[in-house]
Amino acid sequence: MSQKLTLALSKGRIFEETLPLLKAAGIEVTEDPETSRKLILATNDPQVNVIIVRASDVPTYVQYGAADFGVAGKDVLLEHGGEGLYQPIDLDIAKCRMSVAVSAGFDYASAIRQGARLRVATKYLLTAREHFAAKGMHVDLIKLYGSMELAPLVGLADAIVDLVSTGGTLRANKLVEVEHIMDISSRLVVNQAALKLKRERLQPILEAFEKASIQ
Ligand SMILES: Nc1ncnc2c1ncn2[C@@H]1O[C@H](COP(=O)(O)OP(=O)(O)OP(=O)(O)O)[C@@H](O)[C@H]1O
Ligand SMILES: O=P(O)(O)OC[C@H]1O[C@H](OP(=O)(O)OP(=O)(O)O)[C@H](O)[C@@H]1O
Repeated sequence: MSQKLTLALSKGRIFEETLPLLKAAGIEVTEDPETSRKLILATNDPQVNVIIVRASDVPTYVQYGAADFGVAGKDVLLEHGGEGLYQPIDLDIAKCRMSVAVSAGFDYASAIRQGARLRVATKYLLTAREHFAAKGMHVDLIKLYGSMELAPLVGLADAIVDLVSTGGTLRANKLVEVEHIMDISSRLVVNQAALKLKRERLQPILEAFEKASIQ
């Protein structure tokens, strides 16, 4: 197997927050995905390329070996299932939490007490299903791909399961957080075959990432 390495990243916060880790490993991306339409970006190391994919597609590219390694949020990895992926390092970047939120006027506690069957909109079906099942709550899940905060405002759902960081998006839409499901950060994921066959190239990068992420 060639010792060329492909790293899968998503545009935006994951790309931005991975740059310092790459720098610690001596790798600098020479093109900016915000201004370039290119999806394969070169680095200062001719043996290392970065591919730009949707955040939720990172595990798929790595699972199938189209990328040797990538960076993905715990939210995304839980939905994907982690098949074919080695997850050696929590990079402690893109930190937020997954929460349940409702409209400010909605009495979530009493709806639960009365055993109401709630409609919950989310992009995170598996995690949400597990959360409510563990609480013994019966919910109808509605799959959305974004703008979850809108759902309670227009009567699509009673509650949402979504990511919260500053709380600004909830506040702007008059929603309140009623349950904290879990803390979220991004992890390095590595293709299992690449880990064995390209260990010599990957190992120093993994070590540099690990060292930089705990600082
Ligand atoms: N507000 C936030 N603050 C910090 N981290 C966040 C925040 N929102 C999401 N994240 C984390 O960053 C990751 C990437 O988020 P990003 O917004 O770039 O992609 P996305 O829009 O959720 O995904 P997709 O493009 O696949 O729909 C998420 O999977 C999550 O782990
Ligand atoms: O608590 P806050 O700091 O307001 O962050 C929370 C928002 O961040 C994420 O959206 P993002 O900004 O990634 O937008 P997108 O999902 O449309 O990409 C998430 O889906 C929330 O809407």
